[in-house]
Amino acid sequence: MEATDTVIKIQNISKRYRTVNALNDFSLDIPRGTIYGLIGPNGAGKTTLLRILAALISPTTGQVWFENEEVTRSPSVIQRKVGYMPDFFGVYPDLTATEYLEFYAGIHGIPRNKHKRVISDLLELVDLSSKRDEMVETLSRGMKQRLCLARALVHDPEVLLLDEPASGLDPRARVELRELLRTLQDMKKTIVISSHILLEMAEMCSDVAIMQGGRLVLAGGVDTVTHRLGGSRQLEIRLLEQERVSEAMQLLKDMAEISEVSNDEGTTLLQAEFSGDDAAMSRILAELITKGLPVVSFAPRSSGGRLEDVFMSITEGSTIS
Ligand SMILES: Nc1ncnc2c1ncn2[C@@H]1O[C@H](COP(=O)(O)OP(=O)(O)OP(=O)(O)O)[C@@H](O)[C@H]1O
Repeated sequence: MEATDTVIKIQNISKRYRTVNALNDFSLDIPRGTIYGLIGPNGAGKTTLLRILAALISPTTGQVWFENEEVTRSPSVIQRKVGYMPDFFGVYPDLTATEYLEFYAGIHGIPRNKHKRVISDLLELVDLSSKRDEMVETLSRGMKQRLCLARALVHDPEVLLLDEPASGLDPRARVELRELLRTLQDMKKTIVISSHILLEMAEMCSDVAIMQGGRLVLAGGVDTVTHRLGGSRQLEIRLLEQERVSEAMQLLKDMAEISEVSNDEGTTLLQAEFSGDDAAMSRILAELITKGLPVVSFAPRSSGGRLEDVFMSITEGSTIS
């Protein structure tokens, strides 16, 4: 993926509702093929931004470019290119999952003779084929969420805009959502999702923008942003032989990006506090291998609590420049 291949360019937009400035001089480039997380506390302006990107409302000032189209000049063109999932479910008490998607296929002008195929493919994609004839109201929250996602995909948009898609989901449903987003990314979609939970986004996204009070605080790749926030991750390294554990511990302790190394007596598992980017991580692995240490596994784990604390403190007001 080209770093410069921007699909959405947001230029200095502000949005004022009567007395509230929901967005203030907000600029951001969204690269094609990313899963881009908009993170911020309630009222940060995430929904407002997504609705502007979906061409449902216009910014008070500033512009949004979708490839070569300016969103407010050609809203219907943009609406064909984006699929928007709001943060609430509509109420359709008397529709089955299939009927629900048929309704939206009709709205998007999908020819009738294609409905069956499109809907069956979508239900399969979101793993709801077995629920095709169930009433929407009887589905679980996670299933409703996936059905809404299928609805946002009905016209095969290039970009998906999902407002708080993980909210209220249990851990299993969140994992399923994450897998579904990865599948969509493999299908070359660009996905923008919002959340007020940083960790949820760090798991799901390739890039994140942190928002506060309608302004951009910090944006970039997940690793870069978490690094700049001062968050550390834990590296779990398993060796083949216990005899080499102390040698590996010493080597790790001497590395700039590692602050602490521990090992439970009698095991071959090392845990190291790591604050660096992916390039630093790959250098560490290379160093271990070069020294002939028998590495069986090498895995980063997000050490979430601390990261969330830093996020809470920065979204209380200040901007990182
Ligand atoms: N239609 C509206 N009329 C007036 N004020 C609004 C309107 N929509 C949003 N706001 C205000 O704009 C600000 C940003 O709201 P927005 O919904 O975009 O934030 P958010 O980050 O999505 O928050 P949440 O996570 O609570 O949905 C808030 O202060 C909100 O009260």
